Amino acid sequence: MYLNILVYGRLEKPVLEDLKSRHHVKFFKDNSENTPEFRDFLSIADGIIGLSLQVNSELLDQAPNLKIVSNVSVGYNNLDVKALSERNVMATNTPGILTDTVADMAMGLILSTARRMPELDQYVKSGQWLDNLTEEHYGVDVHHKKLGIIGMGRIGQAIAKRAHFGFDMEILYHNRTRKEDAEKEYDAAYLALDELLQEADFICLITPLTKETEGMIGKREFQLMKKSAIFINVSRGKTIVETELIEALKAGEILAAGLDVFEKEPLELDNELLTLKNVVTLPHIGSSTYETELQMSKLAAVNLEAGLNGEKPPNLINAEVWN
Ligand SMILES: NC(=O)c1ccc[n+]([C@@H]2O[C@H](COP(=O)([O-])OP(=O)(O)OC[C@H]3O[C@@H](n4cnc5c(N)ncnc54)[C@H](O)[C@@H]3O)[C@@H](O)[C@H]2O)c1
Ligand SMILES: O=C(O)[C@H](O)CO
Repeated sequence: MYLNILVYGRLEKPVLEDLKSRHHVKFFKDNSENTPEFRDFLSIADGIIGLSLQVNSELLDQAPNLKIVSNVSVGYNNLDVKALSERNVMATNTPGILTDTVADMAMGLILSTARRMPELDQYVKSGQWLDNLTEEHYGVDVHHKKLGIIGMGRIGQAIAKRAHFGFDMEILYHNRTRKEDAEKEYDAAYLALDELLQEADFICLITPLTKETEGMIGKREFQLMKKSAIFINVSRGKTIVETELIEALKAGEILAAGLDVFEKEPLELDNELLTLKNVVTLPHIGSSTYETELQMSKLAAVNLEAGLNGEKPPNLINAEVWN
Protein backbone atom coordinates (compact mmCIF):
# COMPACT_ATOMS: atom_id res chain seq x y z
CA MET A 1 0.00 0.00 0.00
CA TYR A 2 1.41 3.40 -1.01
CA LEU A 3 0.55 5.73 1.88
CA ASN A 4 1.24 9.28 3.05
CA ILE A 5 3.84 9.31 5.82
CA LEU A 6 4.71 12.45 7.73
CA VAL A 7 8.21 12.33 9.22
CA TYR A 8 8.88 14.87 11.96
CA GLY A 9 12.09 15.92 13.72
CA ARG A 10 14.31 12.88 13.36
CA LEU A 11 14.54 9.58 11.52
CA GLU A 12 17.86 7.99 10.57
CA LYS A 13 18.67 8.26 6.87
CA PRO A 14 18.63 4.56 5.84
CA VAL A 15 15.22 4.15 7.45
CA LEU A 16 13.93 7.34 5.83
CA GLU A 17 15.18 6.18 2.42
CA ASP A 18 13.58 2.79 2.89
CA LEU A 19 10.23 4.38 3.77
CA LYS A 20 10.52 6.64 0.72
CA SER A 21 10.95 3.61 -1.54
CA ARG A 22 7.51 2.37 -0.50
CA HIS A 23 5.47 5.44 0.44
CA HIS A 24 4.83 9.09 -0.23
CA VAL A 25 7.04 10.55 2.51
CA LYS A 26 7.57 14.15 3.60
CA PHE A 27 10.14 15.19 6.18
CA PHE A 28 9.43 18.19 8.44
CA LYS A 29 12.00 19.81 10.71
CA ASP A 30 11.39 20.58 14.41
CA ASN A 31 9.06 23.54 14.93
CA SER A 32 7.62 23.41 11.42
CA GLU A 33 4.15 22.38 12.56
CA ASN A 34 2.62 25.80 12.01
CA THR A 35 3.67 26.03 8.36
CA PRO A 36 1.03 25.65 5.60
CA GLU A 37 3.12 22.77 4.10
CA PHE A 38 2.93 20.82 7.36
CA ARG A 39 -0.82 21.44 7.76
CA ASP A 40 -1.48 20.42 4.14
CA PHE A 41 0.41 17.17 4.48
CA LEU A 42 -1.10 16.47 7.90
CA SER A 43 -4.56 16.61 6.31
CA ILE A 44 -3.72 13.58 4.12
CA ALA A 45 -1.26 11.74 6.43
CA ASP A 46 -1.92 8.05 7.14
CA GLY A 47 0.97 7.79 9.58
CA ILE A 48 3.36 10.00 11.55
CA ILE A 49 6.84 8.90 12.60
CA GLY A 50 9.47 10.96 14.40
CA LEU A 51 10.56 12.70 17.56
CA SER A 52 8.94 15.23 19.88
CA LEU A 53 5.95 16.31 17.80
CA GLN A 54 3.28 17.56 20.23
CA VAL A 55 0.29 15.44 19.28
CA ASN A 56 -2.91 16.80 20.83
CA SER A 57 -6.62 17.09 19.94
CA GLU A 58 -6.05 20.22 17.89
CA LEU A 59 -3.47 18.48 15.71
CA LEU A 60 -5.44 15.24 15.48
CA ASP A 61 -8.55 17.10 14.32
CA GLN A 62 -6.57 18.15 11.25
CA ALA A 63 -5.49 14.59 10.46
CA PRO A 64 -8.68 12.69 9.51
CA ASN A 65 -6.84 9.74 7.85
CA LEU A 66 -4.31 9.16 10.61
CA LYS A 67 -3.96 5.55 11.84
CA ILE A 68 -0.74 5.63 13.85
CA VAL A 69 1.80 7.93 15.50
CA SER A 70 5.16 6.18 15.91
CA ASN A 71 7.58 7.91 18.31
CA VAL A 72 11.32 7.42 17.79
CA SER A 73 11.81 7.57 21.57
CA VAL A 74 10.85 5.63 24.66
CA GLY A 75 9.39 8.72 26.35
CA TYR A 76 5.96 9.68 25.00
CA ASN A 77 5.07 12.74 27.04
CA ASN A 78 4.65 14.53 23.68
CA LEU A 79 1.56 12.43 22.97
CA ASP A 80 -1.93 13.05 24.33
CA VAL A 81 -2.70 9.34 24.54
CA LYS A 82 -6.35 9.91 25.55
CA ALA A 83 -6.96 12.13 22.51
CA LEU A 84 -5.31 9.51 20.27
CA SER A 85 -7.39 6.66 21.71
CA GLU A 86 -10.62 8.66 21.42
CA ARG A 87 -9.91 8.93 17.70
CA ASN A 88 -8.80 5.29 17.41
CA VAL A 89 -5.27 6.32 16.43
CA MET A 90 -2.47 3.99 17.58
CA ALA A 91 0.55 5.32 19.45
CA THR A 92 3.90 3.51 19.70
CA ASN A 93 7.35 4.09 21.21
CA THR A 94 10.80 2.39 21.21
CA PRO A 95 11.40 0.92 24.68
CA GLY A 96 14.36 -1.25 25.66
CA ILE A 97 16.56 -0.79 22.63
CA LEU A 98 18.18 2.35 24.10
CA THR A 99 18.35 1.29 27.76
CA ASP A 100 22.07 0.48 27.97
CA THR A 101 23.07 3.51 25.91
CA VAL A 102 21.15 5.89 28.17
CA ALA A 103 22.52 4.18 31.30
CA ASP A 104 26.09 4.56 29.97
CA MET A 105 25.44 8.26 29.45
CA ALA A 106 23.94 8.63 32.95
CA MET A 107 27.09 7.11 34.45
CA GLY A 108 29.16 9.48 32.31
CA LEU A 109 27.17 12.41 33.62
CA ILE A 110 27.61 11.26 37.21
CA LEU A 111 31.37 10.90 36.71
CA SER A 112 31.89 14.09 34.76
CA THR A 113 29.89 16.17 37.25
CA ALA A 114 31.62 14.66 40.29
CA ARG A 115 35.10 14.96 38.75
CA ARG A 116 34.36 18.31 37.03
CA MET A 117 35.57 16.97 33.68
CA PRO A 118 34.08 19.59 31.29
CA GLU A 119 35.36 22.43 33.48
CA LEU A 120 38.85 20.93 33.70
CA ASP A 121 38.90 20.13 29.99
CA GLN A 122 38.44 23.88 29.42
CA TYR A 123 41.17 24.55 32.00
CA VAL A 124 43.64 22.55 29.92
CA LYS A 125 42.50 23.85 26.53
CA SER A 126 42.59 27.48 27.65
CA GLY A 127 46.23 27.16 28.69
CA GLN A 128 45.62 27.50 32.45
CA TRP A 129 47.34 24.20 33.34
CA LEU A 130 50.71 25.62 34.26
CA ASP A 131 51.38 23.96 37.58
CA ASN A 132 50.34 21.06 39.84
CA LEU A 133 46.65 21.07 40.67
CA THR A 134 45.50 22.18 44.11
CA GLU A 135 42.32 21.43 46.02
CA GLU A 136 40.40 24.16 44.21
CA HIS A 137 40.34 21.74 41.25
CA TYR A 138 39.43 18.58 43.12
CA GLY A 139 36.23 16.70 42.59
CA VAL A 140 34.47 14.16 44.79
CA ASP A 141 34.59 10.37 44.72
CA VAL A 142 31.87 8.36 43.03
CA HIS A 143 32.91 4.85 44.08
CA HIS A 144 31.49 3.49 47.35
CA LYS A 145 28.99 6.38 47.59
CA LYS A 146 25.20 6.11 47.88
CA LEU A 147 23.33 6.44 44.59
CA GLY A 148 19.61 7.25 44.89
CA ILE A 149 17.70 6.31 41.74
CA ILE A 150 14.22 7.77 41.30
CA GLY A 151 12.42 5.65 38.70
CA MET A 152 13.71 2.07 38.90
CA GLY A 153 12.45 1.01 35.46
CA ARG A 154 14.49 -0.33 32.56
CA ILE A 155 17.01 2.54 32.51
CA GLY A 156 17.06 2.99 36.30
CA GLN A 157 17.98 -0.69 36.71
CA ALA A 158 20.68 -0.50 34.02
CA ILE A 159 22.19 2.45 35.92
CA ALA A 160 21.97 0.47 39.18
CA LYS A 161 23.80 -2.45 37.53
CA ARG A 162 26.67 -0.24 36.39
CA ALA A 163 26.91 1.65 39.66
CA HIS A 164 26.71 -1.46 41.87
CA PHE A 165 29.03 -3.81 39.98
CA GLY A 166 31.32 -1.22 38.37
CA PHE A 167 31.65 1.42 41.07
CA ASP A 168 30.79 -0.40 44.30
CA MET A 169 28.03 2.10 44.95
CA GLU A 170 25.27 1.47 47.45
CA ILE A 171 21.96 1.59 45.61
CA LEU A 172 18.91 3.30 47.10
CA TYR A 173 15.81 3.66 44.99
CA HIS A 174 12.35 5.12 44.90
CA ASN A 175 9.70 3.90 42.48
CA ARG A 176 5.92 3.73 42.17
CA THR A 177 6.11 0.06 43.05
CA ARG A 178 8.77 -2.09 44.75
CA LYS A 179 11.19 -3.86 42.39
CA GLU A 180 12.14 -6.99 44.25
CA ASP A 181 14.31 -8.42 41.45
CA ALA A 182 16.44 -5.27 41.43
CA GLU A 183 16.65 -5.35 45.23
CA LYS A 184 18.16 -8.83 45.03
CA GLU A 185 20.36 -8.28 42.01
CA TYR A 186 21.87 -4.94 42.95
CA ASP A 187 21.39 -5.10 46.70
CA ALA A 188 19.12 -2.08 46.27
CA ALA A 189 17.14 -0.59 49.17
CA TYR A 190 13.67 0.83 48.59
CA LEU A 191 13.11 4.18 50.33
CA ALA A 192 10.30 6.72 50.47
CA LEU A 193 11.19 9.73 48.31
CA ASP A 194 12.04 12.10 51.18
CA GLU A 195 14.23 9.50 52.85
CA LEU A 196 16.12 8.86 49.63
CA LEU A 197 16.68 12.59 49.13
CA GLN A 198 18.14 12.88 52.62
CA GLU A 199 20.34 9.77 52.40
CA ALA A 200 21.84 9.76 48.89
CA ASP A 201 25.16 11.27 47.80
CA PHE A 202 24.08 11.17 44.14
CA ILE A 203 20.44 11.45 43.09
CA CYS A 204 19.54 10.33 39.58
CA LEU A 205 16.06 11.09 38.24
CA ILE A 206 14.88 8.76 35.46
CA THR A 207 11.07 8.59 35.56
CA PRO A 208 8.81 9.36 32.60
CA LEU A 209 7.24 12.84 32.53
CA THR A 210 3.61 12.45 33.60
CA LYS A 211 1.05 14.49 35.55
CA GLU A 212 2.43 12.83 38.73
CA THR A 213 6.12 13.44 38.02
CA GLU A 214 5.87 16.99 36.63
CA GLY A 215 7.79 19.27 39.00
CA MET A 216 8.37 16.41 41.48
CA ILE A 217 11.80 17.80 42.43
CA GLY A 218 11.72 21.45 43.53
CA LYS A 219 12.73 23.77 46.37
CA ARG A 220 11.50 21.50 49.18
CA GLU A 221 13.20 18.43 47.70
CA PHE A 222 16.51 20.24 47.07
CA GLN A 223 16.46 21.45 50.66
CA LEU A 224 16.09 17.87 51.87
CA MET A 225 19.25 16.79 49.99
CA LYS A 226 22.71 16.83 51.56
CA LYS A 227 24.78 19.96 50.93
CA SER A 228 27.30 17.61 49.29
CA ALA A 229 24.67 15.98 47.05
CA ILE A 230 25.05 15.82 43.27
CA PHE A 231 21.77 15.87 41.36
CA ILE A 232 21.52 14.20 37.93
CA ASN A 233 18.51 14.58 35.61
CA VAL A 234 18.18 12.20 32.66
CA SER A 235 14.36 12.00 32.59
CA ARG A 236 12.70 15.12 31.17
CA GLY A 237 13.31 18.78 32.03
CA LYS A 238 9.84 19.31 33.43
CA THR A 239 10.17 16.66 36.13
CA ILE A 240 12.05 19.33 38.10
CA VAL A 241 11.46 23.02 38.77
CA GLU A 242 14.47 24.46 36.99
CA THR A 243 14.44 27.91 38.66
CA GLU A 244 14.42 26.19 42.06
CA LEU A 245 17.39 24.02 41.05
CA ILE A 246 19.28 27.19 40.09
CA GLU A 247 18.46 28.72 43.48
CA ALA A 248 19.59 25.56 45.31
CA LEU A 249 22.89 25.51 43.39
CA LYS A 250 23.51 29.22 44.01
CA ALA A 251 22.65 28.94 47.69
CA GLY A 252 24.97 25.93 48.14
CA GLU A 253 22.05 23.73 49.19
CA ILE A 254 23.50 21.04 46.91
CA LEU A 255 26.99 20.67 45.49
CA ALA A 256 26.42 20.28 41.76
CA ALA A 257 24.08 19.10 39.01
CA GLY A 258 24.48 17.12 35.79
CA LEU A 259 21.66 17.70 33.33
CA ASP A 260 20.83 16.03 30.02
CA VAL A 261 17.31 17.48 29.82
CA PHE A 262 15.77 20.92 30.31
CA GLU A 263 12.39 22.59 30.71
CA LYS A 264 12.86 24.20 27.31
CA GLU A 265 15.03 22.51 24.69
CA PRO A 266 17.26 23.61 23.08
CA LEU A 267 18.42 25.42 26.21
CA GLU A 268 18.26 29.18 25.72
CA LEU A 269 21.53 31.09 25.91
CA ASP A 270 20.28 33.41 28.66
CA ASN A 271 19.42 30.48 30.94
CA GLU A 272 21.20 31.05 34.25
CA LEU A 273 22.27 27.39 34.37
CA LEU A 274 24.88 28.27 31.77
CA THR A 275 26.56 30.69 34.18
CA LEU A 276 27.03 28.14 36.97
CA LYS A 277 30.39 26.35 37.19
CA ASN A 278 28.90 23.52 39.23
CA VAL A 279 26.53 22.45 36.45
CA VAL A 280 27.31 20.07 33.58
CA THR A 281 24.92 20.50 30.65
CA LEU A 282 24.39 18.08 27.78
CA PRO A 283 22.08 18.56 24.77
CA HIS A 284 19.69 15.62 25.48
CA ILE A 285 22.11 12.93 24.28
CA GLY A 286 20.82 9.95 26.27
CA SER A 287 20.33 7.72 23.22
CA SER A 288 22.54 9.61 20.77
CA THR A 289 24.91 6.98 19.42
CA TYR A 290 25.03 5.85 15.78
CA GLU A 291 24.12 2.30 16.70
CA THR A 292 21.24 3.05 19.02
CA GLU A 293 19.61 5.85 17.01
CA LEU A 294 19.59 3.58 13.94
CA GLN A 295 18.00 0.73 15.91
CA MET A 296 15.41 3.12 17.35
CA SER A 297 14.50 4.40 13.88
CA LYS A 298 14.22 0.84 12.58
CA LEU A 299 11.97 -0.22 15.46
CA ALA A 300 9.80 2.88 15.00
CA ALA A 301 9.42 1.99 11.30
CA VAL A 302 8.43 -1.59 12.20
CA ASN A 303 5.78 -0.19 14.54
CA LEU A 304 4.56 2.20 11.86
CA GLU A 305 4.29 -0.42 9.12
CA ALA A 306 2.53 -2.89 11.40
CA GLY A 307 -0.08 -0.30 12.35
CA LEU A 308 -0.60 0.75 8.73
CA ASN A 309 -1.02 -2.90 7.68
CA GLY A 310 -3.71 -3.49 10.28
CA GLU A 311 -1.41 -5.56 12.51
CA LYS A 312 -0.77 -4.95 16.20
CA PRO A 313 2.49 -2.94 16.49
CA PRO A 314 5.04 -4.55 18.85
CA ASN A 315 5.22 -1.43 21.03
CA LEU A 316 1.61 -0.29 21.11
CA ILE A 317 1.10 2.20 23.97
CA ASN A 318 -2.69 2.57 23.83
CA ALA A 319 -3.68 -1.10 23.78
CA GLU A 320 -7.32 -0.02 24.23
CA VAL A 321 -7.56 0.89 20.51
CA TRP A 322 -6.80 -2.72 19.63
CA ASN A 323 -9.64 -4.33 21.59
N1 LIG B 1 17.80 11.74 28.45
C1 LIG B 1 17.44 10.94 27.47
O1 LIG B 1 17.91 11.03 26.35
C2 LIG B 1 16.44 9.87 27.74
C3 LIG B 1 16.53 8.67 27.01
C4 LIG B 1 15.59 7.68 27.25
C5 LIG B 1 14.61 7.86 28.19
N2 LIG B 1 14.54 9.03 28.87
C6 LIG B 1 13.46 9.21 29.86
O2 LIG B 1 13.51 8.13 30.78
C7 LIG B 1 12.20 7.67 31.04
C8 LIG B 1 12.24 6.27 31.58
O3 LIG B 1 12.55 5.32 30.59
P1 LIG B 1 12.51 3.73 30.91
O4 LIG B 1 12.70 3.03 29.63
O5 LIG B 1 13.36 3.42 32.07
O6 LIG B 1 10.98 3.61 31.35
P2 LIG B 1 10.32 2.54 32.34
O7 LIG B 1 8.87 2.66 32.12
O8 LIG B 1 10.98 1.22 32.18
O9 LIG B 1 10.71 3.10 33.79
C9 LIG B 1 10.13 4.19 34.40
C10 LIG B 1 10.02 3.90 35.88
O10 LIG B 1 9.56 5.09 36.54
C11 LIG B 1 8.61 4.70 37.51
N3 LIG B 1 7.70 5.80 37.82
C12 LIG B 1 6.75 6.34 37.05
N4 LIG B 1 6.11 7.33 37.73
C13 LIG B 1 6.70 7.42 38.93
C14 LIG B 1 6.48 8.23 40.07
N5 LIG B 1 5.51 9.15 40.08
N6 LIG B 1 7.28 8.02 41.15
C15 LIG B 1 8.21 7.07 41.16
N7 LIG B 1 8.46 6.26 40.10
C16 LIG B 1 7.71 6.42 39.00
C17 LIG B 1 7.87 3.51 36.88
O11 LIG B 1 7.22 2.73 37.88
C18 LIG B 1 9.01 2.79 36.21
O12 LIG B 1 9.60 1.82 37.04
C19 LIG B 1 11.50 7.87 29.71
O13 LIG B 1 10.09 7.93 29.85
C20 LIG B 1 12.08 9.17 29.21
O14 LIG B 1 11.32 10.28 29.65
C21 LIG B 1 15.43 10.04 28.66
O1 LIG C 1 12.75 9.24 25.42
C1 LIG C 1 13.72 9.00 24.69
O2 LIG C 1 13.82 7.96 24.02
C2 LIG C 1 14.82 9.98 24.55
O3 LIG C 1 14.68 11.05 25.39
C3 LIG C 1 14.99 10.35 23.13
O4 LIG C 1 14.73 11.65 22.93
